[in-house]
Amino acid sequence: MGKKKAGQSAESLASTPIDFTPDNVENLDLDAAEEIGESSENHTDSKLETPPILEEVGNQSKEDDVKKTSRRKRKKKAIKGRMDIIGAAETGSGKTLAFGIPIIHGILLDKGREADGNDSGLESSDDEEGIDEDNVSIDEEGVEVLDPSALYLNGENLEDSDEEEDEPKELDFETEEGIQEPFEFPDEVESFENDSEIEADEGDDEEMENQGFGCVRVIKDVKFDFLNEDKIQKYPRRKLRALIITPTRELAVQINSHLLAVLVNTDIKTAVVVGGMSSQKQERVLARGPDIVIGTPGRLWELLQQGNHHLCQLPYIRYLAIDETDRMVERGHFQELTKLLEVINSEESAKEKRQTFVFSATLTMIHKLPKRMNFKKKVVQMTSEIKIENLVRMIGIKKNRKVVDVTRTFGTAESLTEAKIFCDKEEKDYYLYYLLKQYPGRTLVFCNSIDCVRRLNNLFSILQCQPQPLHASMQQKQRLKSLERFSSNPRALLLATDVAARGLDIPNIQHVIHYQVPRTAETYVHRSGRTARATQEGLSVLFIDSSEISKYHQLCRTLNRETELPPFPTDIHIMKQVRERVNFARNLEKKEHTTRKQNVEEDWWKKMAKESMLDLDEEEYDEDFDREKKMKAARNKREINAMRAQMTQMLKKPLLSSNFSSRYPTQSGTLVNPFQSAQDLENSVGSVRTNNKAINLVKKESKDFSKLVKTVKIKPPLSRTSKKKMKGFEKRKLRREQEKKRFLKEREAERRGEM
Ligand SMILES: Nc1ncnc2c1ncn2[C@@H]1O[C@H](COP(=O)(O)OP(=O)(O)OP(=O)(O)O)[C@@H](O)[C@H]1O
Repeated sequence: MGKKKAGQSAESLASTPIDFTPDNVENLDLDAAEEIGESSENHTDSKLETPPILEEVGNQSKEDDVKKTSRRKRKKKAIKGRMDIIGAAETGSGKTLAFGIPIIHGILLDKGREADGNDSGLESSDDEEGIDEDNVSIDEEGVEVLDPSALYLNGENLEDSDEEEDEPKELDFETEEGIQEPFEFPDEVESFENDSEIEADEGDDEEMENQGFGCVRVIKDVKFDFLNEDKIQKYPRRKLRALIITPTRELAVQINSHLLAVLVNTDIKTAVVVGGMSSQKQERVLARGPDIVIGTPGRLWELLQQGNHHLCQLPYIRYLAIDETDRMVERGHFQELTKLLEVINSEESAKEKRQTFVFSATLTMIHKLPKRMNFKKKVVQMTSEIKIENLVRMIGIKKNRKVVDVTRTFGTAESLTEAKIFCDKEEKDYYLYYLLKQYPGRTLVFCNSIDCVRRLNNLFSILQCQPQPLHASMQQKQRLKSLERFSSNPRALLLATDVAARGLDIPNIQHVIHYQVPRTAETYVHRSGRTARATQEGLSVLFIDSSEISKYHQLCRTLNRETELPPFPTDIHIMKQVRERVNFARNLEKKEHTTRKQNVEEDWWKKMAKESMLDLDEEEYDEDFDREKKMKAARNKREINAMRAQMTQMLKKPLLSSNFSSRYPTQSGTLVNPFQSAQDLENSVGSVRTNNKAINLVKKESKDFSKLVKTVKIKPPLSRTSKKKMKGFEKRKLRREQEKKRFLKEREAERRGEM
């Protein structure tokens, strides 16, 4: 279940799989929070390390303050200063709690004030009393640790109320009536669809990346029908205090799960509002007045449009968090977010009191212009500062804000080991199978399209790798089921599109494989970030074919990589067997696919004829033809069965021949022995950090690779050829040819290195 037991520490939180079972998600409601609150007895055992980004937020202050103020004081300022926070930190570094804890803390303070009949909602950033000194301790490593019990609803912790402003007129929540009329978006608000200038072309990534994002436009003083003061005053509901918006449904479910673990012993209630699940049920949950709503833009907007009473309080929320913000505000995505933000920002006075958190691992990542664009005056290079300024404008972030960027130059997580495999397009299946067999462990494979996921799913099912698919065309219940199966098996394989690239926190994913070079560097960072989370190590392998080379080089440029990713070493002795198996599986898959297609077509004709009440023409009915067809179908079936049996026999043989010897240390260790039992693997995942031979292997090989690369001299002949005054397209063609040559040379060099 998504519920966490009382007293659960962040560490156990990190290693506890989130329950993605559809039943659990269906039942995600306020009872969960209540139950946890009631059942917890030993919560004081909890020890929560401050997430690094939260600590950084604390360390951010005016330069003068840095000298004058003690670390603790500065931290307290930032935690409770109620500044808007724009945060960038590497994947898996705990950003969820970095906004979750301040929100929960703030809500508890607000509730305390309200109970005292005093509700300004504003704290002074100079105020030092928000977190009780007693609740902040110093751990063995000298790190300040915030005792979660400081967050529990208890009188002592909620006493501080150093208001700066008088509370504007509060809404009356006493009446029992609600709003019934469906909401219609007013004409004066420009909808995204009407703006041809900002229509995005999915394929035009480069332009999009260079210009940043721009779907969100804040229009001041817009009046919304459903926000009519009279109507709002009829609310019988509890206050909606915080909204957390995420780009995917799974992420919303996960954030709810993380928050519930911290909400032990509080009376704070949460609700998840996402598409693909019963909206009636979500309305029922909202009717109970949760304090925090976590949702995806589409369903939130849908319910708001229908005049949902609880969501109608959106302009008055005190806390707004937008996770994966750079993705959310990208052009062409989440038009509903624009509309939601217009609603949320429609009350100026409430907006001033709101605290907004925008977080992402790639928030400050920028794309360097291609060299050929550098000389064009009209083209302006995007910088992190411009990107943040855009965000501020789009989301309506206050002047009182902090920008916290603790990302690395490379953008990826520090504990991540990266490698690449150059190969032909057709060879990718071989390498994928090779990696799965040689390095068993929880593996997540990313593809650029749903078709690719489907194809691999069929192929790797035949190869008995038990893959789980995950893509946007699946039903939500199936998606959650796939995630649940993946999370519960330490050797599982998940084949996913980028729907799983951001935010998902599945414990102990050991390998991430990019079957295709992702479209943007951001996607690469987020995909890779599904492994190497919360101080664990992980491996990311990027498959590159010749058509993807320029995309790969662009990726390296954006990630500030001066040297290329090291190659992942493969064993050619095993590759021979791998090819045999995969080729056989491909043939089988092709045969099955053709048969399936024929059956579907035939069924379709029969169905159409039946629906149209048409009888098949007796004269046209050819008995011989029909018999032949039946015989062919039976033959196909027999052949398929025979091939399946042959495949099973083939797969029974161990992949490693008895006389196999390799100069790579691939014969022992956690990720190496393909015949290690699942239980052993499960026991050893905790010690992956030191035992991960796949990672050690890459690290060792990368040193050799650096030397190797130096020996391959590639001189750009541009200076020589430029005498001829080449045109732009000629230069590009030449560059492509050079890249291809270089690619082939490197591959050759890699192969030589393996012999
Ligand atoms: N203070 C902490 N101490 C130990 N573990 C933590 C702490 N905070 C968070 N974690 C754990 O770290 C893992 C990653 O956290 P989280 O999902 O919030 O990362 P993130 O920064 O949001 O990653 P992403 O950028 O991929 O969304 C989670 O399993 C979480 O339980």
